[in-house]
Amino acid sequence: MSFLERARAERQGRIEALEENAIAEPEPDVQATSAPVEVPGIAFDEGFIWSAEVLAAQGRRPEDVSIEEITWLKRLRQGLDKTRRSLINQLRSIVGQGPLNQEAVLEIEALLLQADVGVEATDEIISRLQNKLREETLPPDQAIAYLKSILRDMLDRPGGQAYDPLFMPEKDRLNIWLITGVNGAGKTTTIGKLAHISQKSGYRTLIAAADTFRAAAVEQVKVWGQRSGTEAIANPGKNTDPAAVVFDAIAAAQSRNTELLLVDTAGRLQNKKNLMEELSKIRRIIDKKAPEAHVESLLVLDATLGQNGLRQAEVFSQAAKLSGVVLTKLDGTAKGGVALAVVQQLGLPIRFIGAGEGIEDLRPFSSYEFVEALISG
Ligand SMILES: Nc1nc2c(ncn2[C@@H]2O[C@H](COP(=O)(O)OP(=O)(O)OP(=O)(O)O)[C@@H](O)[C@H]2O)c(=O)[nH]1
Repeated sequence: MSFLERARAERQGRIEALEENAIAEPEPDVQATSAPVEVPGIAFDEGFIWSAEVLAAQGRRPEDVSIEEITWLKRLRQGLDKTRRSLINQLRSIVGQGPLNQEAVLEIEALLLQADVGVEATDEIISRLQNKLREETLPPDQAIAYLKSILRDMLDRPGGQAYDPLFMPEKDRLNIWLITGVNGAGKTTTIGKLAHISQKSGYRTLIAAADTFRAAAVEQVKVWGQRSGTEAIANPGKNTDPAAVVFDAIAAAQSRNTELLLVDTAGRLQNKKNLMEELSKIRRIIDKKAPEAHVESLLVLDATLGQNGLRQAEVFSQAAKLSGVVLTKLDGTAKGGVALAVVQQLGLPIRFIGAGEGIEDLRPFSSYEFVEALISG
């Protein structure tokens, strides 16, 4: 019985086979009952089934799917619960009524704006929907499916350009990921989670603790590094120049054949000018000291801030030559639609999303999974 079939069987209270390596065979009398089977650590609930279906729809083979992935998708779906609940039912009733009239357009517009999709992205969604519904009348399910395809397309083409959705460090080469964002956005946590993913994936990993502005930041990133056995290079002196820390960390990375160097940076300086100067300097050091490296500059954005977070992005965009975004705190916000605004307004791909404070709560971004979590009823 396949993974997906098992999940479906559970829906009817009949698990006939259980997950290899995590689960023992159930007792015969348990199989005979219609009560849900309890498996330590795994809840075969509605979220589980949904997650299994989403993975299967992407062509994932059941034997290659891990429990971590299922758990993550459940968490993502739960996280987007608030956004989804306010969107889905109302969207269904509006979109299912055939060619959109002006009144319906205004209603959809309001819903999308409420989910922090942003004006520009909302305009685009509405006009694409209108064009389609002008040509043909779609039943609600097809209209929702079409809406999903619009959202996926927008997320997959930041600034109207297709990009490579696979995002990982190149093997046997130094990759430097500069992590920027305002304080509290989740930079340190994200670095800890990225170090964990990187180590698990077999990359030699190092952290540069270059947020020297805030006293506790260096200690904090070191502690996160320890959780995955990743060393953090820091300068012991007070009031250290962060560019000097980056310089030392690059030297260490080069001598150790490090494959991924994660650079933590300060998010708040006395003023915007200082922040920009510091980030520009760090960026210059990286480009000069490690011309052989593959550099990515990722902005960490707190999804709970919605549109306000985007305004902050402009500062970082100029100074750090941003190439992508990590969207954090998607658990428990009603502003999950901000992902579309990020891609549309900043023209940057979302590379990772965070939905929790634990070390496993960060995953590479998948537009398919995100849209399903956002809009599936
Ligand atoms: N719920 C939730 N909380 C998160 C997530 N990511 C980070 N946080 C929390 O957000 C808070 C700030 O995270 P940090 O990683 O310290 O943020 P920072 O940007 O490094 O900020 P500073 O440490 O002040 O420089 C912490 O309490 C984290 O646990 C997430 O995806 N979900």
